[in-house]
Amino acid sequence: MSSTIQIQNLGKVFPLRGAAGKTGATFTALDDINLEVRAGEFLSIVGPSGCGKSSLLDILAGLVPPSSGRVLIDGATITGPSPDRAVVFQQYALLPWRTAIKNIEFGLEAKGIPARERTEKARHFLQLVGLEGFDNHYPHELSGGMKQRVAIARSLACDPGVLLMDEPFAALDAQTREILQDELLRIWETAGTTIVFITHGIDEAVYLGQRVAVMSSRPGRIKTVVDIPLTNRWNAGQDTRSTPEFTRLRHEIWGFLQDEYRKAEAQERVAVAAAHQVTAAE
Ligand SMILES: Nc1ncnc2c1ncn2[C@@H]1O[C@H](COP(=O)(O)OP(=O)(O)OP(=O)(O)O)[C@@H](O)[C@H]1O
Repeated sequence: MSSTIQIQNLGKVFPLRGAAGKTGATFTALDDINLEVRAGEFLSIVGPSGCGKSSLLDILAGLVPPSSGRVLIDGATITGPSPDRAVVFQQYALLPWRTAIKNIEFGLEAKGIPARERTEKARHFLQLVGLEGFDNHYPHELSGGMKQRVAIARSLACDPGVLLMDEPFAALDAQTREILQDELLRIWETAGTTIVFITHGIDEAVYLGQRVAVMSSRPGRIKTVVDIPLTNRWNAGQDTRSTPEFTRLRHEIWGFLQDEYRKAEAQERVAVAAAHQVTAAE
């Protein structure tokens, strides 16, 4: 299953509180975001720290309401979370008392799928993420990469139209990360789900995305969207990251981002100084 996403004039404003809990002021995290994601597309979103990437993903997941604008999935405005939009976070969020297979079955239980069908489905997805034979392992018996594979399998087992991923590989070592990037592309090609993938890493964004949306520093806006015409990344038997095309795309996105990194750093310095002033005044 794969769904379209339309993000229209989206904004998010948070209340701002002083050190002593004083209220009144607000803080604009996202401003006038407009973006369309095609059914079955893999879209990466990259931006400086604090630009609102996670806030945007939380809104797409329906976990947080927007302050203005709207998000439509297959033409219908979202009003809250739904099993049609699965989320994979940086932290694996597995249930420690359940085995790998039982973790994958969790969402299927909530959907009321009969036990036998559930187990068959869970086993299929365990195999899809390369963990055949690990059915009865508990999370503490799995490496970080394996846990994230289980989390991805659990998300996909419910056949979501959209898979939302918030820096899912950030906690993994570089080598495991590259292996899982290839695995994710293979899984995406098999499952055909629309994927929105948030990352800090330009290389990761370019390697995975068919397009990369670059966000500006605070307030978060879509600065530009770059097409990534790389093909056969994971099965070409070549080191895609070393090709001139990859280097060119990486450099193009870096060019868009470097000003934003500088702005984000300056904003952080101002925010820290302001917080010190508030604390001193109180
Ligand atoms: N619930 C909240 N209340 C107040 N401010 C918030 C809240 N959630 C996020 N923010 C602020 O909104 C801004 C955007 O945060 P967000 O986590 O979305 O950014 P990000 O781009 O994902 O950051 P990072 O890359 O560092 O994870 C930040 O300045 C953050 O402090």
